[in-house]
Amino acid sequence: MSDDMLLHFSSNSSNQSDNSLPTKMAKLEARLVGKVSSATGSQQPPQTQQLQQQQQQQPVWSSLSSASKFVSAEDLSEASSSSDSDDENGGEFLIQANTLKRQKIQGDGNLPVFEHVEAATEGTQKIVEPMESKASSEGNRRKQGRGRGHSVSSRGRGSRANDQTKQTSSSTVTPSNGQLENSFHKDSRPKEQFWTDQRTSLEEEVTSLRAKVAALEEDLRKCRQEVSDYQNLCRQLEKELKDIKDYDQQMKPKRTKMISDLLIAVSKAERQEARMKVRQDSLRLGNVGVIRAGTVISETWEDGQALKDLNAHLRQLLEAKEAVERQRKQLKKRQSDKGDASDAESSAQEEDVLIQDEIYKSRLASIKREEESLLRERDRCELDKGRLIREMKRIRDEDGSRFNNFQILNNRYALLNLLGKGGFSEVYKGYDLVEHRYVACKLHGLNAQWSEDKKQSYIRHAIREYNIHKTLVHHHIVRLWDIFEIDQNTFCTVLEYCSGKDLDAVLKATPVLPEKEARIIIVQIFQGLVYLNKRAQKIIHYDLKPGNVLFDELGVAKVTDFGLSKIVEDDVGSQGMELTSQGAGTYW
Ligand SMILES: Nc1ncnc2c1ncn2[C@@H]1O[C@H](COP(=O)(O)OP(=O)(O)OP(=O)(O)O)[C@@H](O)[C@H]1O
Repeated sequence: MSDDMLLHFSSNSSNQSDNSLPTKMAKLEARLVGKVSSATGSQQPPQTQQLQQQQQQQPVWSSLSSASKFVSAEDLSEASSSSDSDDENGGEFLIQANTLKRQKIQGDGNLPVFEHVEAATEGTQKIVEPMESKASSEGNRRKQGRGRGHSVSSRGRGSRANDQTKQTSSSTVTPSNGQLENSFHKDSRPKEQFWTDQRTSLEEEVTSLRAKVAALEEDLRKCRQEVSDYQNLCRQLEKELKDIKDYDQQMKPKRTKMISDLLIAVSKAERQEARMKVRQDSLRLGNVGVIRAGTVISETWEDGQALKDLNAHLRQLLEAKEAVERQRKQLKKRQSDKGDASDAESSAQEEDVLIQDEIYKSRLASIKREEESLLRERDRCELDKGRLIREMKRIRDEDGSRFNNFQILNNRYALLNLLGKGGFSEVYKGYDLVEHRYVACKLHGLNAQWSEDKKQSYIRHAIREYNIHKTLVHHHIVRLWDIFEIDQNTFCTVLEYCSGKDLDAVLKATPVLPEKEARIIIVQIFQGLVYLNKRAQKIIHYDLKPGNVLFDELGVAKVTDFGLSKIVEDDVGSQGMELTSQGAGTYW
């Protein structure tokens, strides 16, 4: 054993604090001797065996060292786990080698493991030099080289590879010194090659990583650029939005003015059209005339030309009918007067009478048909006359109203045309300039002549109506949107606008409503009433009548006018409520 080798051993031994090391060494040597002798046979002299024993110890170390060198270089952390697996499978022989390796790593700290390996390799070279000429072991060396290379390269792959390494290591015990030396020479070249390859691949990897980093940096730069572009765009859009909002704010009064001007223009046109239609219809259907009787001037209705003509035509038909009836009577009388005539004469006369009678009958039937048609026409005219009278009243009320000059109430509601006038209120069609929808503005006017008590009572009623009505949200109940004061004697409630007629007008226009239509109207009203009675605070309407059922543009029926309604108190019990309020409901 060379000095280096001894030194190496001693250094290894000194690193070990384990006192049982000499015993282990002895065991190891004994094992090696056993293995070598079994491999080389028992013919060799004990000296040669000893020499071989000494020489064979070195390759095992160097082999293990080279393995540990590779493992250390590859991954130091993995070395400990590899050693563990060696411990499990390799017994004491391998434990020794790995313990050394581990201690070397721990003891040397940053000191490269290669030094240890090189020292071991040098020692081996010195030992194996005289044995070099053994040509017969060439094949084995190759195998060894491959085996080692394999075990080295697969070291990092797991414990199975370690097992292989151990097997290879065990097999390397048997070859001669020349084989070992050659194997080391052979080993060092692939290692260099390996390291060169490793380095090249690492360099390539570094280069590719650098390229990736550069690409990522470029991406980042682009992203930053994009972010800043977007931020700029955002700022620009925010500015634009602000400008638009400012402009919108600036334009709002102008826009409101423009909308209300347009609405006023349309309403004015509608007013004109309504008045023109009234004039035309009144020519046809009639007008209100003034009759002076002494000092008393009273208003009376004068039928229009169409009604006059119809009535005249009906009178004519009546006269014609009477004339025919008279002729018929005379015919029958003549026939009874000529009762003593001969048979032949009498039969001819009878036949004439019968024919004449048939003519009269047929004339009467045609008069009746004509009369019926004229009567239907007159009914239609009467309906139109009723509408005309209502429209005339509305126009008169509109003309007499102090709200007929297209005011904008509460800076929001543009008053348009009068829809109708109730007992104490005027209802105007309006336009909500904020929500942009048509509404009905009900203007409650307190009579200036009323006593203070009466005014207060009226206001209480109106406020109660508002408080009840504002909580009602149902498809068949007219919505109440708003309430506000106009002046000391007037306030306004803003209601959902119903563009259709009220049920009263419908029933007047169609005296015999088809059952199907009547049923669907009733169903809708009942749905509204059921809603009023299913709430926590039940409500009695108290003024349900056709005039308080309105239709929207789609024909949906809605209950309105909660001015007389009452909330059913909880403590009423089964007795019901007494109708105490004076004038509750509508008299008729
Ligand atoms: N929400 C509405 N939408 C459309 N028209 C309405 C609306 N509310 C009321 N009207 C119309 O306005 C007119 C007057 O209604 P208002 O409720 O003031 O009077 P009324 O019910 O006839 O009388 P009173 O309230 O004294 O019983 C009616 O012809 C009605 O058709």
